[in-house]
Amino acid sequence: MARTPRLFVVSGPSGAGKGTLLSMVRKRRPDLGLTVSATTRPPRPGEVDGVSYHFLSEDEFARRVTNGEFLEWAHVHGHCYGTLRSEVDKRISSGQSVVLEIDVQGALNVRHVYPDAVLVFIEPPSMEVLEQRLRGRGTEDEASLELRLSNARREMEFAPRYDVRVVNDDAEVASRELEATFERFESE
Ligand SMILES: Nc1nc2c(ncn2[C@@H]2O[C@H](COP(=O)(O)OP(=O)(O)O)[C@@H](O)[C@H]2O)c(=O)[nH]1
Ligand SMILES: Nc1ncnc2c1ncn2[C@@H]1O[C@H](COP(=O)(O)OP(=O)(O)O)[C@@H](O)[C@H]1O
Repeated sequence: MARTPRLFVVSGPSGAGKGTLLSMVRKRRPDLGLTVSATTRPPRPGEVDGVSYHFLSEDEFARRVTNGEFLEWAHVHGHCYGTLRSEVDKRISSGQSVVLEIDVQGALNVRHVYPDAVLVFIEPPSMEVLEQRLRGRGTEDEASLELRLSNARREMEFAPRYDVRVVNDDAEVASRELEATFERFESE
């Protein structure tokens, strides 16, 4: 099937399953270009610099902001996160569809720059399930967990502004839905 490369933005509250679903889709679609964001948050155990994120000091992040290196950046859960223009440009120029996994503020900023970007919102089946999954992931201390859960309610209010919403109940079903969404827009 002929595909036209597209720019996709995937958002959703912490623990909704963005990372899980995207890694499942990537196994079937290794051609999708998932960008590596920059962040000032410390790495979690197992996260590799340059693979999960480019982990930067606050000074280095600020220097790159001043240099105009970010397509967008935002404060999320008490840290800075941003999409480096270089990450997007290199993938677009190689003719790949590009996927940005970024927060709701970033998504709306990207839509300003790229009006054809397709915004996909991953939502949990319920707030109770979201909390269980976030606790089960075991990556956050209590303060970080509470912050993410309180931000989740605010982030959910942005869902109606997205082009597509995917409920992550069963991961296999949701990842197939996400993959089908990508294909639908690529074959428009
Ligand atoms: N605006 C923006 N948000 C980002 C970027 N990279 C990651 N995020 C968002 O920052 C939030 C926190 O990400 P992370 O610390 O990995 O935690 P997680 O969502 O709990 O897995 C999520 O909403 C991400 O989508 C970025 O480059 N720009
Ligand atoms: N459909 C699902 N059913 C059960 N657990 C899930 C599902 N999707 C994700 N998880 C688990 O929930 C936790 C949060 O998922 P994750 O992909 O890290 O979320 P996000 O990237 O949106 O913060 C992880 O421990 C993951 O294994």
